[in-house]
Amino acid sequence: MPTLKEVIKPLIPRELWDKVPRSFDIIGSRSGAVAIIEIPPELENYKFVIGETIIKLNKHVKAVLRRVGARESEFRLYRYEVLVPGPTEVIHKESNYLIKVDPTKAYFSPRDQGDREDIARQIMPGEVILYPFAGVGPYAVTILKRQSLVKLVIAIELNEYAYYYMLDNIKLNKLEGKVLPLLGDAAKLMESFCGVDRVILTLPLGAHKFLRQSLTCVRNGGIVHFYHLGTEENPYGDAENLVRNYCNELGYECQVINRRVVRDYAPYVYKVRLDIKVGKF
Ligand SMILES: C[S@@+](CC[C@H](N)C(=O)[O-])C[C@H]1O[C@@H](n2cnc3c(N)ncnc32)[C@H](O)[C@@H]1O
Repeated sequence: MPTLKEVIKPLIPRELWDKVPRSFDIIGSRSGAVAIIEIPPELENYKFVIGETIIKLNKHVKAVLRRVGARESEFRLYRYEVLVPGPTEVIHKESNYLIKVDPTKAYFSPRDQGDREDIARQIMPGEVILYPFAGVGPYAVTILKRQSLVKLVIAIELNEYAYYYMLDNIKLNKLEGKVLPLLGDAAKLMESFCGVDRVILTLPLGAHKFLRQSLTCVRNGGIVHFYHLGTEENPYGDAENLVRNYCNELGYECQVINRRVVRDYAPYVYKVRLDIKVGKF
């Protein structure tokens, strides 16, 4: 299949060719998809041509959105400019599971798939997992589709739209009884579930505010997956300092058993993950 760049070249001036984005996200499946693209200001006059070209390139794409600015608010949503109008609620197919979402209303990124699967590979039978920033529930779904012997995933979400999509995703993937979905603020709800085997803190911009509580909440020998932002020169430095400081303060023996650059977050900034084994003696 030709790339966007190849198809768009004859339609725009030569000096703008290198401004055409190399890639864009597609969320959805054969039943309908939405394409999400970042377009630089130099291509302002060609944005609708780009939108129409994406539709021609991928017959499943029914709507094209242009990302405007960075993710905003506690719900971590982008603002979008509509380039090609169409339905934005889609069912995204990944591996052996389905994720229903409207990306204009709830966070979801297909770029997190590798990280979700990496976490899922670590899960042991019988685990109870606390998942405080659950969004539409993709980590819970990925984990349970890989490790069906998990006892329970407690999934907390603040955004009502995301919460209701999570309920749909539990049904779509036949995971009833394996997820306890809760609508509300993790800051208030987390403490009711202390003693869990694992905490997954998928909020890179704010997880540090919940790190102390997570370290306290996980059982002796349990794991906290801590997401944070890091620079190109020292991706894990800030995250490791936070972990060290809290563990010292709490008197815990914390061991970072895994470090991972999950993906780019902004120019020269990465979303990183530390897997921390928490010893309480
Ligand atoms: C970066 S998204 C990750 C969502 C999901 N884990 C995923 O990977 O698709 C963070 C999510 O946390 C939710 N959130 C933010 N603050 C929260 C809070 N205090 N309590 C519960 N959920 C919160 C947001 O609405 C958003 O859906």
